[in-house]
This record gives sequence, structure tokens and C-alpha cells, in this order.
Amino acid sequence: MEVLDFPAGECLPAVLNQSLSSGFDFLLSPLVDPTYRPTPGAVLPVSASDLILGPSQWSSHIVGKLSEWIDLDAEDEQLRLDSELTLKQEVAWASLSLQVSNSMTTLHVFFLPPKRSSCGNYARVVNQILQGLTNMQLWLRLPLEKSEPMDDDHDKVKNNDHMNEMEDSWELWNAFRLLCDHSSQLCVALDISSTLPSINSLERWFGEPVRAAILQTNAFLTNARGYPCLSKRHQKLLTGFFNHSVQVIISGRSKHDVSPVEGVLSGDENHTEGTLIQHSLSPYLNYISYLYQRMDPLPEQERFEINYRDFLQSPLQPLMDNLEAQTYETFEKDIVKYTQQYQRAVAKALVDRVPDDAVSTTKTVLMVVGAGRGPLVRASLQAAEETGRKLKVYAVEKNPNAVITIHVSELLGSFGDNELSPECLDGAQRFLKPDGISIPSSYTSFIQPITASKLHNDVGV
Ligand SMILES: C[S@@+](CC[C@H](N)C(=O)[O-])C[C@H]1O[C@@H](n2cnc3c(N)ncnc32)[C@H](O)[C@@H]1O
Repeated sequence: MEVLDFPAGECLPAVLNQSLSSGFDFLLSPLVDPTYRPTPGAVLPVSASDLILGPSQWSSHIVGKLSEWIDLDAEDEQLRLDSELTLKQEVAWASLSLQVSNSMTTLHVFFLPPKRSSCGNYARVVNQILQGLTNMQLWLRLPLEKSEPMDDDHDKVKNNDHMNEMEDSWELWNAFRLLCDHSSQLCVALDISSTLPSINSLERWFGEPVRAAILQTNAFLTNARGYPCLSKRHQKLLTGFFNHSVQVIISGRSKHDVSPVEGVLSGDENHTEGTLIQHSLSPYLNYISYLYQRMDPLPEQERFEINYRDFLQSPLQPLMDNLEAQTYETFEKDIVKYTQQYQRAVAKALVDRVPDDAVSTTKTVLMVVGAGRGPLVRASLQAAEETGRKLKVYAVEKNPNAVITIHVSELLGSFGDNELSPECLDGAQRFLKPDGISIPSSYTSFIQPITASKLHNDVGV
């Protein structure tokens, strides 16, 4: 989805119409006349009456943009006070006018980047505003930048907090959202310029609530035919954003003087030659659509896992509860576990215990403890077939809902032992020969630190 940023002073309904028919989804529109400064008794000069668009147009196609002069951490006290008053007025106006049609819609208001690295007052006022908001998201605009020290410069930079703070917009975001108490309604819109920070710096943003990537037209390169295109690194970044449902905003004046119609790469039916007057930014939109359509489809495993992304799961308790068929189905999607790990381990054990000259006379007995619907039974039988070894399998299962054909352990749970595997396996131990083995023979639980603001908010720490 693309959003178009358009300058103040243009006629909103006309620009909106043309933008929508050119394939854009949203417009980023200033809410207030940019020349406005508060004076005693003055009424907020909104840039457009709320009647200029229909209620559903406001809520579906407009993202409100706040006045650019607002500077809540300015040294000038009057400017600070005016900024606070106007910011609150503009958000109040937005929440009224953009909200009329459907109280269930989440509305978006676009906030300016902090004008300086120390932005405590700005964050304080935004935090106050957030306390009173229900179905509105505030997008804080931030430049995607971080100066990358060379390795030997690292300590130098580490000791220079001020410099670090100034040049790492993630640090700025982190300080700002801490002051806003990690509000889940505070999101980020990242300004992407022609140069990008290192992959490590970019990846930190994938754990954050980034809602929009703002591509200035001058971040685009020009291809051999004169059309806008992006560097390989920008393309990769956008693909990552597409996978995280981040909106793309195209901002600025067209820098590529090409016929938008001829530049169509997306094959969108709206772009049939001659049917519409295209927006001057259409070639940029077409290029972004082309990148979107060119993405590889997600592998099946990832498609399956996507619904679990960023959701906290309470550990299963299969010892206490009988699991449902759907839960077993979820386990069974883990090809790496069954085929690459368990099946390989059983095959190795069989080869190890039964030499080639004894395959016809030796039958190995294997017991699957807690067999569920039998994926380990299948993996074991396949290992026997693959190695040419004879195998007798017992499946032990306490859940009457787990339908299995042969009675034969995967009691790992979410954290190695939360299914009480030591206790359960202890009972099965007496069936094991003195030289018998257990697969797995030991468990190790690993903890991986991650950054995920949504999960952090969900835990509510
Ligand atoms: C994590 S599930 C694994 C199921 C299956 N092996 C798989 O990989 O899909 C653990 C299974 O052990 C079973 N189980 C737990 N405690 C048990 C017990 N004391 N005796 C028999 N089965 C048990 C549960 O009902 C559940 O089906």
C-alpha cells in the first residue's frame, strides 16, 4: 500500500481523487494552515473544513500531518508554549474530524521528528495526548540514520554519548517511547534517504512498531530508461518492510521527467494508457508496486508460522491437559525436528547398534513415549527403512484423542522440561535394556535475547 505525501495549499478533494485513481491508497495531508500561529482567542484555521471530504474519505484515505513549525523543546519559551497548544488542538481536531464515520477504524496522525536530540518536553506532551486517545495511532517521524563507527572508533564513539545520541535515530526513538511509557499507540514512520546504515542497524527496526517507510523522491536512482529505481540495499529493506506490513509513503516532487503511463511496471488495470491523467508520482508508485509483486512467495513453513509472529504463547501442559488434534498438527509441521533431527538420530542409532552383517537376525525395539499422532513413529519407521534395519516400535500415549495405529519421546515442551519429561521418562526407564539409549539423551534450553516492542507491551513489564 502506498501513501502519497502532498504539500500544503493544494486542493484536497482534487488531489485525493487523482491520487486514488492513480493507485495510491492514502494521502498524508496537513491538518492546519502552515502559516498559523496561536493568538489569544483565535480559532484553529484548519486547512480544510471537515465537510470538504466525506466521513469515510477522511477515515479511510487521510493520514493527518501536524504543523511543521511545532517545536516543543525550543529554547524560546513562547514557541514552546505555542507548540504545545497547537499540537493538542490539532490532534483534538483530527480525532474529531477523522473519526466521524466509524468508531472502530484506527486513525493515524503523523508526528514530526523531534527537532533536537533532547526531546523531553515533546515526549511529555505526546504522552499526555496518548493518555486520552482510544482508536488513534500516532506515527512519530524519524530519519533512518546511524553513523557507523569503524571498529577502532567504537570506543571513541562509545565514550561520546552526545554524538551517539545525535546520530542514532533508534536511540532517539527508544528514549522517546520510554518517556511515553511504551504506549502501543505510538508508532514510527521512518524517513529513508539515499544512504542507509549497516544491516545490523536496519534490523533493529524490524522489532519496532514501524508503520510507514517514507521514501523521498530524491532517494530514488534513475535506470537506463530514465525511470526511478532503488539501490539493491533499498530494495532489500523494502522487501523486509513489505513482509512486516509497513506502508510506503512517497514524498516530494517528481525528479524523473518520464511519462507515467509508459513507465508502468505493475500491470495494474488502473494504468491503461490514456484512460486517466496519472499523478506525477505514479512512476515511483509503479516501481514500488513492481518490487512488491516481484517478491518471492513465503515458504510454506513461514506462511504457517506468520500467524504466530509476535504473539506470546503460554507453555503447553500436555501432561495435565489432553492436547487437541490441531495442536498436534502444529507440532507436525516442524519438518526440521522430525525429519532432520529425530529421523537422523534414530537412523544413526540403528546403524551404530546393528552391524551390516546382523541386519537380518537383529530386531531393535524402540518405544515412543508420548507418541501423539505418531510423527516420531513414522520418523522411526522411515529411519529403519532407510538403513535396512528391522525395528519393532511401541507407542505409549495417555491422550485418548491422539489417534495412532502402532503403539511407540518428544516431551520437550516449550522449555526443555516443562512437560515433566524427567518424571515421565523415569517410569519408562525400566523397559530400557542396560545398554539401551534414549533419544534425545539430554536437553539443553537456550535463551535468545530479542527486541520486539509488541511482545514487551504484551508482557506489560
Ligand atoms: C509434546 S507432545 C508430542 C507428541 C508427539 N510425539 C509429537 O511429536 O507430535 C507429548 C505427548 O506426550 C503425551 N504424554 C504426556 N505425558 C504422558 C504420560 N505420562 N504417558 C503417556 N503419554 C504422555 C501427551 O499426551 C502428548 O501427546
